[in-house]
Amino acid sequence: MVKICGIGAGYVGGPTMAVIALKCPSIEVTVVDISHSRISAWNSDHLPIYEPGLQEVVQQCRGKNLFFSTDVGKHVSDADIIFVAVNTPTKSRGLGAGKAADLTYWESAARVIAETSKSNKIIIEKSTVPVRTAEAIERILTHNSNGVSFQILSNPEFLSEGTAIEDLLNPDRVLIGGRQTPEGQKAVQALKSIYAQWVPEDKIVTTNLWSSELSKLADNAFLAQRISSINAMSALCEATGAEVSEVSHALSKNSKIGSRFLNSSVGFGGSCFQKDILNLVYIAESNGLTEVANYWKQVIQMNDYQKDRFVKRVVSSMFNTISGKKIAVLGFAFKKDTSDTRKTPAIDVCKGLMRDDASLSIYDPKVSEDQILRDLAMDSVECDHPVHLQPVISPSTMKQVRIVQDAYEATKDAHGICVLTEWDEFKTLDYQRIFFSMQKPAFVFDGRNILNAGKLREIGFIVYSIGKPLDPWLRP
Ligand SMILES: NC(=O)c1ccc[n+]([C@@H]2O[C@H](COP(=O)([O-])OP(=O)(O)OC[C@H]3O[C@@H](n4cnc5c(N)ncnc54)[C@H](O)[C@@H]3O)[C@@H](O)[C@H]2O)c1
Ligand SMILES: O=c1ccn([C@@H]2O[C@H](COP(=O)(O)OP(=O)(O)O[C@H]3O[C@H](CO)[C@@H](O)[C@H](O)[C@H]3O)[C@@H](O)[C@H]2O)c(=O)[nH]1
Repeated sequence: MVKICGIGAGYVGGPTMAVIALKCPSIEVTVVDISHSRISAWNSDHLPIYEPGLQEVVQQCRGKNLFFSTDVGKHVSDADIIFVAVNTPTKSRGLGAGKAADLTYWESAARVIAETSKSNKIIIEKSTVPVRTAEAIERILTHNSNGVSFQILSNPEFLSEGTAIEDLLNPDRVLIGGRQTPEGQKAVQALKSIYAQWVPEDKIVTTNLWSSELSKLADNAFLAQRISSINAMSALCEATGAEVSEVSHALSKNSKIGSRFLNSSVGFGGSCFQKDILNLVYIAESNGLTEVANYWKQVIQMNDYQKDRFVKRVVSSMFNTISGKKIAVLGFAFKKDTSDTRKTPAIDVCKGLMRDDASLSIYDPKVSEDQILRDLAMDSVECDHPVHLQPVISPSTMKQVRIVQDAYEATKDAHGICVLTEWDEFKTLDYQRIFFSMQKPAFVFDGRNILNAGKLREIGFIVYSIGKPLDPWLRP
């Protein structure tokens, strides 16, 4: 029986390995992690991440051909194929701090592989890594190999959170990069034959190692660039009376542009976009390509501008002071259908409101109180590291923040509402009831353009929707 070991039981490693186990019953898949709490959650009824459809897949395979363990060395040693899906956060210190990828976790995984391996193995980069990481990993492995041979492949992951299982079951494409040697190509074929169990062959794209590594960074940079482009338009819309959703719609009808990733928002979040663009910027700078680096930096600067603009709009609308005012924050996750809060725009918006001394009442249907408080207390780099290595935060340090259990409690007596995640349930709340329970004038700041602004205005709210014509009240 072929044995696969997945190192890293996170948002990528967990779902990816579970789907391989589901689709390849003759392969034994074990997912290992250094975090004991994560592994015990994977072995329980309360999985460590929320992802539609994941629970069902795990329940179907766990204990049959899918296992979760903290015994990294044993399962690495037993495996024929090893997927590495560990964190690759932005470096917080030293050379390249704030931009370059921190490969500490990758390197420690590589060292365990080198130390424990007694048979030849295929090592697969699932994490998103800088171009030519495979070369560095190869060096660590071959210098410590005890005669064992390793083939390194790049197989970046393109799933989106919230639709991870659907994306894994029906991917647009699977990308595999390998060495152009007979051994490299043999390894590419071995991995291809696993995906071919459920992915049509014409969707499996093979390239050289460096193209595959760079394509993943390019993919995220292009997607984020579309969001920053439409967000730039949203500011122009507010200034001119155009409507950003109408502009998006018009653009989407151009088949050369297409319809996806054109929703204007309070800003993009998630663990990947910012980190991967910074990584790209660093690689460009390291290669002396200043203009290329500056071009991609702009995508992040526009995203920061969008969040900042939103906070300024809230403060300026409410008579230039939100000091002591209760503001309801609806949604904290970086997008709907996930409990993930990494780099969520809600963190920057909430911190911005707190700097102006607002009192926040936050509700999110899937994010825990502990997570929100930690996010608001941590600096932005710490939250990209494994959970058990993050600082412990005492809830009492966050006097300005209350986490509540529903939207009605959050909005009671509030002066304003900020919608920061597009959860479906926010569309169908009883806004008449909410209006009655709020201070007047009652404001709504829709950072996701999900609410019917016309209906809210009829009720009596003063409404700001990103990229839409401004209420007379909000005009300078
Ligand atoms: N989250 C996404 O949607 C997504 C999508 C595509 C690619 N990626 C990339 O995949 C990688 C993993 O991302 P993630 O979101 O799954 O991160 P994550 O933090 O959810 O999971 C990573 C896991 O690796 C574990 N780990 C770290 N070092 C280890 C080691 N040496 N041995 C064993 N376990 C170790 C951590 O404890 C953690 O549980 C990153 O490079 C990311 O950029 C993420
Ligand atoms: O039109 C849009 C689309 C998305 N977003 C925001 O952009 C962020 C990222 O969304 P999305 O891309 O759907 O989620 P991720 O799970 O971060 O997925 C991205 O990052 C992954 C990690 O690398 C890649 O695998 C995926 O292909 C890539 O889409 C979220 O805050 C969204 O709210 C917008 O503001 N407007």
